[in-house]
Amino acid sequence: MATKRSVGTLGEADLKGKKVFVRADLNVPLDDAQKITDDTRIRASVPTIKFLLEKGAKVVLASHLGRPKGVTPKYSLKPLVPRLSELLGVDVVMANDCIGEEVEKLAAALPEGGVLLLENVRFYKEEEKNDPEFAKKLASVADLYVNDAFGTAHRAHASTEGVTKFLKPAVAGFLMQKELDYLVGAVANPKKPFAAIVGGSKVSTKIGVIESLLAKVDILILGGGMIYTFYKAQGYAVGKSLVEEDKLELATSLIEKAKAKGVSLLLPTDIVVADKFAPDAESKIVPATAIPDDWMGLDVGPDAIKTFNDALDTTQTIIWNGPMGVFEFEKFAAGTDAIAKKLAELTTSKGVTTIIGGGDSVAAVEKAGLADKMSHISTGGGASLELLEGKPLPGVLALDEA
Ligand SMILES: Nc1ncnc2c1ncn2[C@@H]1O[C@H](COP(=O)(O)OP(=O)(O)O)[C@@H](O)[C@H]1O
Ligand SMILES: O=C(OP(=O)(O)O)[C@H](O)COP(=O)(O)O
Repeated sequence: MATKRSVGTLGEADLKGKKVFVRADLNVPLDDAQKITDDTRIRASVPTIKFLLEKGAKVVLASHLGRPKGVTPKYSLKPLVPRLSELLGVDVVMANDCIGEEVEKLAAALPEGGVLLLENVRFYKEEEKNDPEFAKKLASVADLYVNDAFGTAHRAHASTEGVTKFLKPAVAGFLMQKELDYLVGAVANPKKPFAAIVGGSKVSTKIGVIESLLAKVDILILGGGMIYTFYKAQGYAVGKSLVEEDKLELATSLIEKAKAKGVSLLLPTDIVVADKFAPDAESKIVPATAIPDDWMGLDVGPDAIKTFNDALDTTQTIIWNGPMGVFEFEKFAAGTDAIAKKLAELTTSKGVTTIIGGGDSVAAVEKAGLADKMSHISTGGGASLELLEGKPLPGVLALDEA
């Protein structure tokens, strides 16, 4: 399997005075005031950058933030500069763009031990298109490449894949290496029974993963925005809940496949619905079969939590990606909090292996103060699921072989 091969690592590269293009995943959650609500991904990127600085390298740091369509101030990386500077102990210089003359000048002026943070690479559509000309421009300001963006390793984008055609060596950072070491190990040999919990809002990314998960897991728990596509496929009314209309057939076939494979597929039996998508929305608990028109499901209900907890009690390995509800709003955080508590309890009291992946899932666990109780906190949600599926990760494949 492609993800199992070993990639070149940082220790092997000659770094003094070199300009190193570091692709990190600094896609952290920000609130409406542009304040960072969870800095896990920034902290996780620090060891690689610090190592490079200590070796006398000049770091050109790149990341995406969110899913902007073109230049969108809300998705600027600027709010990250103070925290990054504080954690690294250097004044991080911020560019207004990720390519072009200003970037070239700032990169040329970088001292040894200096860091230049580029603006959001997704402000250019060429990033996600993996456009070779764009990748070449990104690469032009550096001498070698380090990919530490495990959370984005499942995307074949210009800054994760294309750029490796123009920068050699192209090696993995410490975070990338750590994630691969842990997750490949856990996936190759999971202790059974093995459960996956999948929620969140990136339905189209994750629904495809479910099919392969059915071949690996004994129990599959679904929550978050994922479930309404399944309900609708079964003929239930879903009101104004999140639904992927073009995935209804897939949802039906997944329910059938789970049955055929003897996988216990658990969908919530009750839902917390809201009259609007807001923290102060009216809310009530309804059976999953009775979501009223004009209401939307924003969390799983208490019966569902009980069923999920009972099922999780029987497991030895659990991978969780995607919150059970809109946990950012206190009223709809109970399902996510309950799962976080259950996993922490199973890890500490029963030695169950628990792996939490994804920016928002990790933020929820951090918010609950339970991150250090889990076996592994992964900075990648989609990436860890695709790794679990056995899919090659383009961002890893593109790196030099060890
Ligand atoms: N029922 C729901 N309807 C809409 N959004 C939801 C629902 N449940 C969870 N979410 C949202 O899903 C987001 C996280 O989704 P996702 O990005 O897929 O997870 P992760 O970052 O952990 O991989 C959160 O911001 C949460 O508010
Ligand atoms: O947050 C991320 O993924 P995740 O929500 O699956 O953990 C990564 O930064 C990748 O972002 P993307 O799913 O917009 O490519």
